[in-house]
Amino acid sequence: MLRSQNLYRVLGNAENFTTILRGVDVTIGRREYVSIVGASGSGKSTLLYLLGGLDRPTQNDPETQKPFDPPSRVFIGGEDTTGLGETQLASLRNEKCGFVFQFHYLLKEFTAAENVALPMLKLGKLSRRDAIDKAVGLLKQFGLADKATRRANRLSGGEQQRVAIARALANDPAVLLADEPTGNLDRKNGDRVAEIFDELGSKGQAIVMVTHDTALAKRAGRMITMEDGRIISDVGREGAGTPRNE
Ligand SMILES: Nc1ncnc2c1ncn2[C@@H]1O[C@H](COP(=O)(O)OP(=O)(O)OP(=O)(O)O)[C@@H](O)[C@H]1O
Repeated sequence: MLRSQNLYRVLGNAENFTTILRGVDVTIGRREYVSIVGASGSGKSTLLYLLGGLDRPTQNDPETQKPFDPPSRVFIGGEDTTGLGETQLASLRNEKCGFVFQFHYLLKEFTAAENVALPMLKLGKLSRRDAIDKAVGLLKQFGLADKATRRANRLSGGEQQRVAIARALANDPAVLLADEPTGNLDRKNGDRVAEIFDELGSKGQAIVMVTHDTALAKRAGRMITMEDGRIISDVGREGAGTPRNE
């Protein structure tokens, strides 16, 4: 579903640069629940954003000014994102990926259902009424049926994060990408979010989740550990040793 090839992310210029990712090769299968752990600054979020098309790989080695060999690339749903323009990349991303961040970024003046319906309306495949109906269904799934018409700024932090998860799932993404989804929640609300991820994972929703929480990370079927811009361990990979399903 997602794949990186010799993935590099370098910040700065030829004289003064910082290498954040150093040739990461990773494939995420279409039904895998994967967690990414590692020390702060090891490159976890950068990898997540690149895999989800929110950022772009660095093409040239800053030392030689020549392309990395093999080329530094990301494939989303089998499609090479290298040559895509911003609009094309955004539409591929909107179609295939749903994002959950540590902070929910809901529109606070909108209701829970409106927040969840927005990505559907943006994609333009559903009428407003159908989008709201689908949004209410998603909210129900996460125990928020009675909160659908409440404004986002009148929900608790845990409820807001569950609305954000519903929003991320609004367009039935092939993969859900989450960056510290429980990072801003207390234990009880964090557990609730973890249970939602477990349930989604067990239904075959592909998930890639960055977390500092080892207990949460261990709930995923596969755990990737990063250090200094590289993957240093990858445990529980689907079909290890056999050709993988992208
Ligand atoms: N836009 C940026 N400008 C400068 N440095 C950056 C930028 N983005 C990331 N970095 C640096 O790159 C390194 C990797 O960042 P990244 O956020 O991917 O790490 P992380 O493993 O997710 O860390 P954390 O667990 O603290 O969120 C860090 O040292 C960070 O300071």
